[in-house]
Amino acid sequence: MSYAVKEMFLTLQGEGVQAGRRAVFLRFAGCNLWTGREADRAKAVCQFCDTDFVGTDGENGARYADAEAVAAKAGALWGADREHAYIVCTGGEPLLQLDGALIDALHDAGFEIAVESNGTIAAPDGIDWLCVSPKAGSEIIQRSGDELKLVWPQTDIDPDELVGWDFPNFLIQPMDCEDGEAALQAAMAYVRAHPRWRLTLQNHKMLGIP
Ligand SMILES: C[S@@+](CC[C@H](N)C(=O)[O-])C[C@H]1O[C@@H](n2cnc3c(N)ncnc32)[C@H](O)[C@@H]1O
Ligand SMILES: Nc1nc2[nH]cc(C(=O)O)c2c(=O)[nH]1
Ligand code: SF4
Ligand SMILES: [Mg+2]
Repeated sequence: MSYAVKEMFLTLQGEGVQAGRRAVFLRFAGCNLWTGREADRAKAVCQFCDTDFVGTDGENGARYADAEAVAAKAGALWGADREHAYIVCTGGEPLLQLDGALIDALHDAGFEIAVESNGTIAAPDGIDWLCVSPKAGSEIIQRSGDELKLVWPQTDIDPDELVGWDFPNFLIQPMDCEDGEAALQAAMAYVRAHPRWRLTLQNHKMLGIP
């Protein structure tokens, strides 16, 4: 199978329990909760997306012919020494494209595989670190993983219902939006009142790295 990749780059994981880790980011093109076009944002299921995932025009973006081609580019970005090699598959929605063949190819290249998903598609076997980030108004199929990362504030989603799901880590991430300061205050207030949840920040944005 071929893969539509928006961009691929080396950076540090900015969010979640693995924040601070050196990581190759593999951003797939396309999402099932928004077209990615600004004209469609107001009627999308997910309206607060901070990411351009349309097309294959980013750094190292392309339609890669097969899993081996994606893994070769990711390996070149990481470098020859694959100790602690880590790749974050994101998007867009990575589970629209990430399949067993690509998981095997990335493992063969020496990567530990992380995924950032909206949870609407069941995750394939072989993912080493699964982050699910539920969106109000979508049906969450994937209710287990390594971290649940809820962007906050969101209306029409009740965190109390999520804590019954099978995750060892429950994280609240302030929404990057017009009134980001209010979102940060709301996120902090939520965590102070609900110790099951922990605050996670988008460190890469503060650091000015991708
Ligand atoms: C761009 S999404 C791609 C992966 C997948 N589609 C998802 O939503 O989880 C990557 C992460 O960024 C989060 N995110 C998107 N827009 C955000 C925003 N405006 N503020 C904070 N986090 C945001 C998502 O919830 C998700 O955890
Ligand atoms: N540095 C960095 N960390 C991230 N963690 C999750 C991201 C994403 O867009 O999925 C992201 C991203 O875009 N950049
Ligand atoms: S589900 Fe993820 S990629 Fe899709 S629009 Fe929402 S935040 Fe963006
Ligand atoms: Mg991002």
